Amino acid sequence: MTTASWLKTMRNVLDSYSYPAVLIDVDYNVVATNKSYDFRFGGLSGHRSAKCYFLSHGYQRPCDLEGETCPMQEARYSGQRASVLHIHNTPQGKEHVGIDTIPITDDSEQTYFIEVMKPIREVSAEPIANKMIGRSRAFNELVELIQRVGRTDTNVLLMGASGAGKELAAQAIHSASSRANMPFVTVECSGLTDSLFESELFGHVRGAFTGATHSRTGLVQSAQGGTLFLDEVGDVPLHLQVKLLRLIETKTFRSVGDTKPTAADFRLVCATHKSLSDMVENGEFREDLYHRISTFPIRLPSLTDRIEDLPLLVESILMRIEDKVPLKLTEEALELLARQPFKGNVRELKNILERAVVLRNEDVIGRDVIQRSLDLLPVTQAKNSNLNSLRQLAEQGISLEILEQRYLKELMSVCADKTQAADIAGCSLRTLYRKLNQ
Ligand SMILES: Nc1ncnc2c1ncn2[C@@H]1O[C@H](COP(=O)(O)OP(=O)(O)OP(=O)(O)O)[C@@H](O)[C@H]1O
Repeated sequence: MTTASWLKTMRNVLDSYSYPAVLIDVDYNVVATNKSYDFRFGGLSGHRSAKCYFLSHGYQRPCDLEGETCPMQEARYSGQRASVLHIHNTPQGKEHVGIDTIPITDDSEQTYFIEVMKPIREVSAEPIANKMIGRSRAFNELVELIQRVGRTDTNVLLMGASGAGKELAAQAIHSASSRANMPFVTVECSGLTDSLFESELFGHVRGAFTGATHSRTGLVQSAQGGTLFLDEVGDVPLHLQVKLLRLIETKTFRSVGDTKPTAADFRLVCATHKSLSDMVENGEFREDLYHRISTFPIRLPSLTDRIEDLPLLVESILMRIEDKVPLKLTEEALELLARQPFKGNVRELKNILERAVVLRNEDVIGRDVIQRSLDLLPVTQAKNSNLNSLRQLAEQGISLEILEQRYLKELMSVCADKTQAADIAGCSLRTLYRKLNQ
């Protein structure tokens, strides 16, 4: 077969893909494109170079020299399909793309690569309101995991600090799954009391109890065919965890007052800001339930772990808050923001910006406005963070009594004179002896 006729055949192969697809040679040249690519990107004409790295990223040299994984090199050396996630330049701006690269050889044993580019719609690399936003490496790694696990029905456990985007990630997993057109149902586990647990989750039939004049559909039934998202699963009381385990293991449930079990069909995604493995060690979380729900654990990066995304997040949050006037932050304002510890992650960033929008006089928000917005917070924030550290001490079993014992132990190790020690501790010698005897 001549090269020309081989390329013609390859164009037909490329056209069988509904996503944009190209054929690349070992020197990174794009030698053929499919109809979908031409429609989206306007073909190859008009470009200074037909090198894949230039077309997709605007780079002057291959992706691996720019710190990214090159799927073509991976496929070349393994001789197998390589899948990576990249951010490509498109006519719509920067876009997350799942790339599949498949090596093939022609009659003369020359190797080429089919590269299929599947746009990832669940997230955005541009400032778009109501999307999961990011471009950083940590964010892209998260997106890749979401895409991979989204294609399966595996149970996912999302771990990460408050406000890091666990609920958004759960929604993205749902959207990337074959259940995307079915319901996504959130169960807030924090507030679930004994009496609420069964009726909220499993519903009840008419006449199940006094006042049950109508039957009520539970959240598990509402999620039928879709995704059940258990938010703050670590807050489910120990004695209720067995009911959750039964639901997950048997995939059946019984509405309150019903005699027959109902089959449940849902994909399970759980989220927690707590360390469930520590809770298992402390006997606060069932080990069997932990293993059931954590088949595929994903840790969400905190905002400080992906601080490169700050300008993009700021832009998209400002668009969300005020869509009529384009608002911007000065460089100094951004620098000030970038230095914040962001314990509350993206939610905290949203609050800071929301206050700044109220405080601003100009459409370009300066450092002083951001500083005022931050200054409005310290009292409550400090109180909360102190309260949280005290709660953590209590969770570790460190009580006032234990702290006092530690204090006295430390005091006695550095001061043998009891009168002087009582003076330092601010109590009488008698009280000191009494406490030491205790
Ligand atoms: N990557 C992101 N892009 C845009 N907005 C985000 C992103 N991550 C989080 N947010 C926003 O931050 C807020 C908190 O996100 P979300 O509720 O998903 O966090 P969470 O980890 O579930 O928090 P919590 O543990 O407190 O429930 C939401 O308003 C969400 O829209």
